[in-house]
Amino acid sequence: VLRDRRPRNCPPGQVEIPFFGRLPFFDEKTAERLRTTYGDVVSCRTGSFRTVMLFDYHTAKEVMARPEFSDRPNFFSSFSLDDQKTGGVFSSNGVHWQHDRRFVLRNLRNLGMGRSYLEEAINIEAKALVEDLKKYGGEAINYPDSFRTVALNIIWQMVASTRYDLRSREVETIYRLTKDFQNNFSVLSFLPAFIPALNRLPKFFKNCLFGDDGLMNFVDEMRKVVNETVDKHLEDYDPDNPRDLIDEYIKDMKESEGDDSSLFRRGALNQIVSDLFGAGSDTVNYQLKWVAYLLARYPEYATRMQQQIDAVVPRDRMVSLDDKPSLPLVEAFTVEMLRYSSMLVFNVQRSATRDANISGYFIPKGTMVVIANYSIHHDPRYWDDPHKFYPERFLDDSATKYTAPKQGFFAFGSGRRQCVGELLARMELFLFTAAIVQHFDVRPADGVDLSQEVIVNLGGLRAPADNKLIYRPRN
Ligand code: HEM
Repeated sequence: VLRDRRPRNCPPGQVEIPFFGRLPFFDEKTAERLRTTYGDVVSCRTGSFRTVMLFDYHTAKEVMARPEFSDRPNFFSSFSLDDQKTGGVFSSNGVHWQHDRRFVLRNLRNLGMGRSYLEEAINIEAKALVEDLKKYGGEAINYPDSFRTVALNIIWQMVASTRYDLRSREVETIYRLTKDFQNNFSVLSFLPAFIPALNRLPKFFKNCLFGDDGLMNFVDEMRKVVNETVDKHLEDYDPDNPRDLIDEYIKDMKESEGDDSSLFRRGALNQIVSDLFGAGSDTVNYQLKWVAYLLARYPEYATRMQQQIDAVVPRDRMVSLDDKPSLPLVEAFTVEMLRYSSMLVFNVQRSATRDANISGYFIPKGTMVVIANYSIHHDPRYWDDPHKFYPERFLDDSATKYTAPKQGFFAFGSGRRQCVGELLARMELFLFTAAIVQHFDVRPADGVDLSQEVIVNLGGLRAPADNKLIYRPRN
């Protein structure tokens, strides 16, 4: 019990039950309560993990930039598809992370991230999305799977040269398993990660208590998809014609054959592919649900965006990135959507690699560091009327120019582990939002009241609850 106590000069926090700590939480309300009671730096503990939560933007920026807070917690690698559990970008650490992150950034850039020629690929998906939504013929529908497939198609073409038809059966298994996992998800699902001893429970109990099977089935299916994709690339590999990120990796792997110190390994490649599949498609999918929800809830913004688009883009042409300066409200709408939705309630966890100090408090090695993104995005110190959806906050006084947020914005994290897909995600959100607005009036179905914002929280991922919306083609 003594060893388990909160160390001296640790940040303040709730009373902790010895050995167990407190149940993990993933919602913004609990975080806000902690901030109100204990201030901008709060500590809490679940099982063997102590967490420090930061609520102040400037402290968060400074801490995320420090090398001693660049690691992810070890439990992230539990589900790694790498047999050595060290490779990949999202969950890896140290030299393996540096190596794989550098590879991914270089290749995403070479494959068009942030460049206008990727726009063509995004607009092919945008057109496919428009056609898919038209097929519903004005029927009221939940958020369609095509939101996910268009996002998946962009990243999957860069990674594996593969594009799925928006109504293809091939992606259905993955989507079904994701939904099964999400339906069985509860706060308890994460307990074994925090209290490793629970992993020793018999499988039957683990499944009943933590819904283990759903997660494992999903991981197994991902492993199958990734293995098949990489195997096929190895079979067809032509060193003179690398087609995508997997081929580029195979090229480096072949060139370093015989070098035992090389970090180009099949296991690491598998994990990189899986990271990009998940981080590159689910994120944009959930943000597109928010776009649709907010368009239906605030049609006045949709109308104003339509006026801006109609003034510069003929209806038979898709909006392009060159149109951006003429469409400041579209950009302001997507950035306000990122802030307002705060899809990730907390930034992805980091871990202290050594004993450290934050704002004068002692932070023991191994402490998880979490940034309260939702709280920062709704903090009146940085935002006027923070709970109001107000895209104008990102327009200049004449409302003719987009102005980027200067502080208080954390949607893509910060520092050495900042999102590698930010440029890509911003391009996608701008072009997909513009495509939906240009072609549809999005409205709630009869009887659906969007003012009661009902949120589904999946382990810290906030999404609007399924709402029947109508995508009515514009004349
Ligand atoms: C709107 C969509 C997206 C949001 C809101 C988002 C947000 C984030 C956040 C908050 C982090 C953690 C950063 C940190 O620790 O400070 C992250 C990491 C990451 N994101 Fe994104 N992301 C999005 C889209 C994408 C896309 C399209 C890709 C695909 C290329 C991607 C790939 C990654 C990867 C690989 C990491 C891990 C980086 C590392 O640990 O070094 N993300 N993202």
